[in-house]
Parts: sequence; C-alpha cells; structure tokens
Amino acid sequence: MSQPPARIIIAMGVSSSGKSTVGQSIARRLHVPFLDGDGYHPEANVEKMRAGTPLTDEDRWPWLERLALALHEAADRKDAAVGACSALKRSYRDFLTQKAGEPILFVYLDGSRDVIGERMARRSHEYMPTSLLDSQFATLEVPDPTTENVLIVPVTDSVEKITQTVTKSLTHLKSFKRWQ
Ligand SMILES: Nc1ncnc2c1ncn2[C@@H]1O[C@H](COP(=O)(O)OP(=O)(O)O)[C@@H](O)[C@H]1O
Ligand SMILES: O=C(O)[C@H](O)[C@@H](O)[C@H](O)[C@H](O)COP(=O)(O)O
Repeated sequence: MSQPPARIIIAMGVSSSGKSTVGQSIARRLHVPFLDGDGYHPEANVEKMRAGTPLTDEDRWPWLERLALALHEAADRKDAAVGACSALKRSYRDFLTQKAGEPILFVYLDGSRDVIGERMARRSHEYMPTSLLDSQFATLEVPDPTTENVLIVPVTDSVEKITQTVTKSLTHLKSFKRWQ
C-alpha cells in the first residue's frame, strides 16, 4: 500500500524476534524516544505470562491502548517515537493505529521458528518463558504489505542493516533530517 508518512514506528513480531534490540537501535539513530511494550502490561498480564499462560485478546486490549497513547504523546513531544510490541494480529495493529490517532509504520521482524527459538533459548527475560513461543507463532497474523503500512525485514539481517533499511524510509521525519 502507499505509505502514509508516520511519526510512530513499531517493531513487531513474536517474542525474541528482535523488537527491543531493533527498536532501540532505530530510536537511537533518530534521537527519538524508545518505548518497550513490555513495560506497559498490567501486572496481571505479566503474572499470566510468567506462569506460562498465553494472553487472550481481552488481556491485550488495555495493554495496546496504554502503549498507543504513550507513543502518541512521545511523538508529540519529540517529533517521532519508536515502540516495540508483538502486535501479532491485524486487529491489534489496527487498534494501535486507531488509539494512537495517527499512522503507524510497522516493522515486521520476519524469522523462522528455528532461528527465533534459538535466540529465545539463549537470552534471559524477566518473565517470558520459552514455552510461550509456539502460541506466539500460532497467534501471529503476518502483516500484508498490500493492505498494511508495514516494512518486512528478515531477522537474519544484522541489527545495523535493519536499522538502515528502516531509517532510509523515514526521510519525511524532522528527526531524520537532524540526524542526516
Ligand atoms: N538482527 C539480529 N541478529 C542477531 N541477533 C539478534 C538480532 N536482533 C536481536 N537479536 C538477539 O535476539 C535476542 C532477542 O532479541 P530481543 O530484542 O530481546 O527480542 P524481542 O524484543 O522481540 O523479544 C537477543 O539476545 C538479541 O540480542
Ligand atoms: O503475548 C503478547 O501479545 C506478547 O507477545 C507479549 O506479551 C510480549 O511479547 C511479552 O511482553 C514478552 O516480551 P518480548 O516479546 O519482548 O519477548
């Protein structure tokens, strides 16, 4: 689809696909705030995941709303903002966009169960158990670039390469021009 110029960028994908790493790198490059979705869950969601139970849609709506509003406020204050959020379903991405009240560019970190599972096994996370990865893949609705505002990048690219691919598409941002 033709891409509306977004000031909010969200790195999305299953757990351990690299959302926090890539999102932080893009935000650093643009000198704009980075908001990690992990920090916006109600405590009950965190406890549920810690116990190995996948979240439901009902668990996710309040989380998505809080994150969308925070990204909108951050973009207002600082020209643009970058987030990390699994945003696994099309309805979650539409909801985020609606709650933010402005276009969002999603960056989908595309990788196989094998590659991402290996990364997940190697990293440590405060509450997300590796047992939840299968449910993440089962829930995932891969974004469709013909109908969604999304850039698809392979997780096997280096973080630097992904950062460059994304920032190159953001020439409309004031913060991009400052960084240039
Ligand atoms: N492009 C990449 N290439 C290699 N390793 C990566 C890449 N992106 C992330 N990683 C590593 O994969 C693991 C999961 O990344 P993380 O950013 O925590 O994922 P998420 O936020 O999606 O759960 C981390 O150990 C991170 O260093
Ligand atoms: O179930 C979801 O909608 C999420 O995927 C989610 O809750 C998030 O992924 C966790 O906070 C774990 O964090 P990471 O995705 O950073 O591993």
